[in-house]
Amino acid sequence: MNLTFYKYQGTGNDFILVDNREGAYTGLTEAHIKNLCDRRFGIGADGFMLLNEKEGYDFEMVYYNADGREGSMCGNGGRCIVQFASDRGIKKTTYHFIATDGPHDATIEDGEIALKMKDVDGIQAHKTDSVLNTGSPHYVQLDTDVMSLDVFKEGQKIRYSKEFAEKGINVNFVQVKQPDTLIVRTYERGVENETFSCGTGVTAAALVYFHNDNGFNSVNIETLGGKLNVRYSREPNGSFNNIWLKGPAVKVFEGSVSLDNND
Ligand SMILES: N[C@@H](CCC[C@H](N)C(=O)O)C(=O)O
Repeated sequence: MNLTFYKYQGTGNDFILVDNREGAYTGLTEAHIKNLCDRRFGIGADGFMLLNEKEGYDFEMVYYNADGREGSMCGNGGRCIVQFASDRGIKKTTYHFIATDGPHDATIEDGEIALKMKDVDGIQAHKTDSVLNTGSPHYVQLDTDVMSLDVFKEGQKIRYSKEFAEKGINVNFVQVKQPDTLIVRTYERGVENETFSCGTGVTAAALVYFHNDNGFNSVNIETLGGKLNVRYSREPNGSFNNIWLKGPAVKVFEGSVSLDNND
């Protein structure tokens, strides 16, 4: 059997996308997806997504990490699948789709994708660091010079620490570059390595490290793969809503691959 795929990237976080509206690829296994994401033996990607038909929504996003297992929400993946939906002929002013963490809205503005993230109840303190869920679980640590950090080594230490080893966590290292600009590097669970960018991770970093007390916030984020913006409102009770992640989502190439040697 052949799989028709489309490769996209959002600030260097790269994904294999498949149009599964007719259900042809519903039977893919964990081994198939892991092999397709392998950078030496497959197409190569940080994650894999199915675009499914779903009643009441423009589509359903099903996200898998590069290890072949179904993941939690992926912010850059969400932005890429909206661009993919548009490229596949699903044209909307506002997209309304369902993902593992619930419904999302998205718009295409000035060639970039703005994706509404789920509301966040609050931030838990963890020693001097922070833990929160922006659709995926994130650990956020402040550093003075993130570019000189060994993100693989330091991220892995936290991700496999006693407290987080079982369920896993994504680990973000954050530097405040300017009052409204952060630099973020992320070790991703399920990829088990640093990725060039993580959408739910930069969202977590923005909520933790930038608060404008007039309620509305807009934070610029620099990642290894490019620039993102996060805007949101913070409520007096410490919760966050109206969270929007915005940035580029670009098609890289498309192709067809045999699954016969891949299971
Ligand atoms: N790259 C993602 C995060 C993907 C989810 C994650 N690795 C997990 O399942 O924990 C993003 O852009 O948010």
